[in-house]
Amino acid sequence: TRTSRPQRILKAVQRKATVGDPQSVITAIDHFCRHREWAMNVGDEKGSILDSVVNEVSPVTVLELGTYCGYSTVRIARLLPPGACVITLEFNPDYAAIARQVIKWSGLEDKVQLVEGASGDWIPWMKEHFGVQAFDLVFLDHWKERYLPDTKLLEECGLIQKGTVLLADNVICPGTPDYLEYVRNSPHYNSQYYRSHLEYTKAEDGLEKSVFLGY
Ligand SMILES: Cn1cnc(CNC(=O)c2cc(-c3ccc(F)cc3)cc(O)c2O)c1
Ligand SMILES: [Mg+2]
Repeated sequence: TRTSRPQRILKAVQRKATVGDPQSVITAIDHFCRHREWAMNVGDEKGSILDSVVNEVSPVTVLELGTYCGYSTVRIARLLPPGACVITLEFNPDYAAIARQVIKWSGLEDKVQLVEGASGDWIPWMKEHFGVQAFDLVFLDHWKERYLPDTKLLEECGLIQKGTVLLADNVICPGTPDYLEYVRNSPHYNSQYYRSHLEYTKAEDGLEKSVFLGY
């Protein structure tokens, strides 16, 4: 097919959503992915759980690992008060290009810093480059085998401090067994599983919320 799936998702947003209205962007993507083509957005069911965690944490600085088309970036940014922001890392330049346009359509570009590159390369530079002390919330939704190494890297870089909340997507499907084992067995995290379903399907999936307790 000539266009890519992310390009078709952007087209659905441009056709169905209202500029400056983040909820209409979310609704347009969910409708397209439920009725036209499945895509790996966190989706509406797990997205509601994400919303509740964002509202509970009321974060000032959020790190999102894995932007894809910007669906969860918009979900998070729409709930942030003035002065708060989400830094979102995306490795794939084609995804990043689409996400920028989706985020712009939602009118939330002032609350979002989209960074193109590998999480492992960028995390060590977060403090220096973005003036970040520590993250209040980290949403992990990138390559599943990077969840654990990047969590350890965030710890080593002092970007996770007492009270930081990690929220991980896909802990069942595709699954992140080594990450789950780590946060559930570590005395430094208080972990809980939010059972849900793989976006737009009946398959089981869920989010793992882990609060860092300090050293
Ligand atoms: C290529 N790539 C760039 N970023 C990523 C990171 N995301 C995922 O891999 C991802 C995958 C799935 C999924 C795929 C196939 C399937 F059968 C079931 C689930 C769902 C998600 O919510 C995800 O976040 C992958
Ligand atoms: Mg996911």
